[in-house]
Amino acid sequence: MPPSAGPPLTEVAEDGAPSGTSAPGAADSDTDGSGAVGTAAKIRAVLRVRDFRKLWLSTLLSSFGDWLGLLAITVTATLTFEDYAAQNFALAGVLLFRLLPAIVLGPVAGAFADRFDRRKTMVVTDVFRFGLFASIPIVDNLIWLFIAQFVIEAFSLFWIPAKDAAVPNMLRKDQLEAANQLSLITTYGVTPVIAAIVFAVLTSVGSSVSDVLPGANEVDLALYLNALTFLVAAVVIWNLPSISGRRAAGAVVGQQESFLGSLVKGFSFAGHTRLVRGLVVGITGAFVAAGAIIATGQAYVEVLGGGEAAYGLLFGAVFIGLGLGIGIGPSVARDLARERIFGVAIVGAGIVVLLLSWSFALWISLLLVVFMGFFAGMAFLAGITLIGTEVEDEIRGRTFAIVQSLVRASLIISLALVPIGVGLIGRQELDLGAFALPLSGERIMLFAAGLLAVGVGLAAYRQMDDGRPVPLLADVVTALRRDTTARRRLAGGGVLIAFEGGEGAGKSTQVRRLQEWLADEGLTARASFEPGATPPGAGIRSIVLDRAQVGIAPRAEALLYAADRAQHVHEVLRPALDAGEVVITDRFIDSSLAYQGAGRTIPLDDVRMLSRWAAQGLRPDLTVLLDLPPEVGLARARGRAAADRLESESLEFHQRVRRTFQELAEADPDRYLVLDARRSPDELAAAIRVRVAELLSGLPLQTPAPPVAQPQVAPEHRHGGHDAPVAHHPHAQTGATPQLHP
Ligand SMILES: Nc1ncnc2c1ncn2[C@@H]1O[C@H](COP(=O)(O)OP(=O)(O)O)[C@@H](O)[C@H]1O
Ligand SMILES: Cc1cn([C@H]2C[C@H](O)[C@@H](COP(=O)(O)OP(=O)(O)O)O2)c(=O)[nH]c1=O
Repeated sequence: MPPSAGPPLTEVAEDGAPSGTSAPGAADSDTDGSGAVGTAAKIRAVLRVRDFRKLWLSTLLSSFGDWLGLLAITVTATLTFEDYAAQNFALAGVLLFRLLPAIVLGPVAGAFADRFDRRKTMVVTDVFRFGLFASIPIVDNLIWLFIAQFVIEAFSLFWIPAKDAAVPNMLRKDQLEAANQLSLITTYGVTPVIAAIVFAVLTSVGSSVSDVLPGANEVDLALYLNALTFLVAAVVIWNLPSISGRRAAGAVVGQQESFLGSLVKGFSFAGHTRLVRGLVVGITGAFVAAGAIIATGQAYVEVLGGGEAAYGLLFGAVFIGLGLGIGIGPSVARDLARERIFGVAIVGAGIVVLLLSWSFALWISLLLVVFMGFFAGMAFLAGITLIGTEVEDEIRGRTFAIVQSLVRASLIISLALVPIGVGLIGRQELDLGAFALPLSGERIMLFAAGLLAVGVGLAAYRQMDDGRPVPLLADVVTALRRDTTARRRLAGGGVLIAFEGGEGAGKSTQVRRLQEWLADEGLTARASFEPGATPPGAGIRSIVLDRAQVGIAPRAEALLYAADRAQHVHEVLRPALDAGEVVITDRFIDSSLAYQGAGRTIPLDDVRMLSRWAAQGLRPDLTVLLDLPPEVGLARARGRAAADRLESESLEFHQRVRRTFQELAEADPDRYLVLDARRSPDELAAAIRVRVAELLSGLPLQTPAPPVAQPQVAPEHRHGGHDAPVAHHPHAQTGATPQLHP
């Protein structure tokens, strides 16, 4: 299948769900969550992509095989020896041989994944791994076991970056996080458990295995099963041409470059790209810390007074934390950019480890360990998702490879060095008079690991946070409070003010006056309106207001207004807000709630959902409600022009409309300014200025460059004219709001 037939590689749909990679606040999302798509739904959507689903199933299978194989191999290695020390040595040997190849071969494997057809790379390595796993029980020799392990791992090193780099080509950018969640949970949460259960079953039926397979025991069977999973994966992947991605279309990258050259380029890219440098620093440090935690675990539990069972609990707690971090982390921090989540989560994990090193009760430690896992899971997910979304296909394999090598190298180093440190420090107590502070080696090593994590987290944060204007603390706090309005302002976005009210309430009069005042005060203020402010909207306006249109169904009417709003937000409001302007709109969502909801009696929730979707979740920072008895307003409007389709509705209809506007304002007093529209235009304008001055004080908003005047919106918009599409002022700049004079 050519790549063009695959899923679109283009950017995210405009459903207002933040992709996480955009600047904070760039997309206002619903504060009540009704606009958010649940993790489960996102994962289901990812699984509907056929090629990804097949790849995932085959990875699931290989991962299961891998865990089963690891269990079987560790058992084989230990069963070979009677002596406890030798058993441990054999076990350490197996693990060492698993991790070692990465240091040498990792980066080479990445260059390979970027240069050669990824599908063929994966199929070939799978076939080799099939043969090697099958050879272990056949050769039945510990030396061969080590060698086979080493070579298998070497092949895996080629397989992993090829797969990691291929996945982003199968999915849309906004789907990658869900795909990573799924893969991580499958590989580290689901398959090890299934493998352990299957292995237990195999062991318990051990004796009957030799009846079926003469000369084989349960360990052999596990290894054969494992081998088979790789063969199946090879077949599945062979039939997934989309893995080759752009290479299949003939665009082979870097063919003229030498292999060594592309290897060097990989390192230089990692060293010179701030994002990747930050990721590398963060991931390396975090895994050194993780190694220290694994290495001190047993001794730590001992000083806490726990035994094997407590160690098991602690281990389980890490996995629970990791699972939570990967599963719900992104929705907890969904408004925060991934570049920030990564560093912040590592710092968070580090702080938890610092606390952990001084904890003296097992239950406290268990709780802390869950938190540690949570932060670690969040950081890991953010890190690999960032590589997928931000690193170009051409160099992605090498980036993943460098990261995987560093992960393994840092684990090995700290697993080797930390126990030495623990031994050297030993167990001491610092006498502080009132009490004795236990200064055992493992606590100090843990403390050092925590400090390291905090340090690398900060370093990674500083590397990756280049040029973000929003202060971190405000970013985190508003993200957790889901305060989208505050977030838009933090990100230097503009301010949206809506005017609502019945017919003839004086909205257009006040919109115009407010805009003129803001412009006089030196701000870029744009006035707009609904329905009809865009070219497509003008067409919609002529339909909805045309008295000759007698048969428009309420739902059709609701959809027409929503369509107008969607275009308005997309074409006018959003760009102007992103440019830091003050935007005033004559009517917005509340009009739909009042007219189509209460007026036409469509359930309010339906109208709200529709409108919010159309508006990408955008909400006004302030809504000015000009409240007026409908008979007064209708009389005023009639003095202006012939009644349109809605104006000619019954008085009762307009009374329901008014009541709904009032109720909406009462439900959220902070966001509304309700004024009696029977007051004089001057009085109203003054009251509005006071409130707006309050709203704008201290915000960074756009000010126009002095010589050129800001294009003004014709006040006669409703009688045919419409707003020009947003044309950004060439010399406009963003600065602190000047002192306003209401
Ligand atoms: N505060 C006010 N008191 C009396 N008449 C007003 C007031 N504000 C506006 N008007 C008049 O009422 C009519 C409708 O005003 P307009 O601003 O077009 O209202 P809307 O945009 O809400 O339909 C106009 O003729 C306008 O001059
Ligand atoms: C924006 C919007 C307007 N309307 C109605 C209200 C008005 O009667 C009409 C807009 O007409 P318009 O002449 O622009 O309004 P005004 O009353 O301010 O002079 O459309 C809705 O029914 N739903 C909506 O979502």
